[in-house]
Amino acid sequence: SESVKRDWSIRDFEIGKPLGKGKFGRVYLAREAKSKYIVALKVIFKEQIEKYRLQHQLKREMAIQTSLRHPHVLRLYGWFHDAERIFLILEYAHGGELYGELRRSGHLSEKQAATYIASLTHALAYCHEKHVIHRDIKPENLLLDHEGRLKIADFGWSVQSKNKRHTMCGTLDYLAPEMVENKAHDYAVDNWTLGILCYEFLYGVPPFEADSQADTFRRIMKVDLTFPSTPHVSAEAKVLITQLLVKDSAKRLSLENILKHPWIIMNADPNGT
Ligand SMILES: Clc1cnc2c(Nc3ccc(N4CCOCC4)cc3)nc(-c3cccnc3)cn12
Repeated sequence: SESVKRDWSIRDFEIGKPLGKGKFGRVYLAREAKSKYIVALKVIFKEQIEKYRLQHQLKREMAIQTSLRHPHVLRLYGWFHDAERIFLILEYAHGGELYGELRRSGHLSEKQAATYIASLTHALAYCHEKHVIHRDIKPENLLLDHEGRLKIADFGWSVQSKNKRHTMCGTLDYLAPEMVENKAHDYAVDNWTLGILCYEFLYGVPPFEADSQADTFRRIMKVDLTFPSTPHVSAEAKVLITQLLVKDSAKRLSLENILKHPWIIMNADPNGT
């Protein structure tokens, strides 16, 4: 069938509206001309990739995302290139960016937040068993499908982790202490980030936000975690966040135990919507 076709080209697609722009190019709504199948086409400029010497990282992102098959991981169907651009043929997420929903509503309900955290945990458990650490889970990289189910996108910073990693990446807010200290790190960085996201879903801002990167850095290293009195958040949610935002990566709650946590059991919608 078409979907296993190898040699795609721009002529196979009708390009629609721009959906947004990333660091190295734009994402467009597009339709495969013959099947009328709707996709998102991510256009990346080769000169940008060469300028920042990210060829190997892009190849790694593409190899990783092509190999992953999970309901909460955005599919990369294939790719092609021309003289100056690389095109990624991606699953279209009809609901757009989760970030948009978070900004519109200010903060999410405990049920919605727990449902997204459970979906993310399932997706990360799948990635970790495939030896993939995402390392850059943040609201901008989270999309929603037509049923409001979460999809992790943008594996730009993920790595096939055979051993510990040392490379810096991402904005500070979501980085675990061992990453901001540029120390060796492993899978548990994604567990830390789940704690950051759970806090941000419930309060509307990340826990260590500060006016300067230096202050954010200090707050992360101190694990300077405080819970505002509004909006009201249940004690169970605070317990889960506190069990994830632990400086010693070996002491963070495991993905398996997140899914068994009382707050998740009580609040997450089993079919992820
Ligand atoms: Cl990859 C990928 C797959 N699908 C998407 C997507 N989908 C999408 C759907 C719907 C709406 N709208 C729904 C009605 O209200 C207005 C927005 C936006 C994006 N957006 C982005 C994106 C969005 C913003 C910035 N950088 C990328 C990337 N995507």
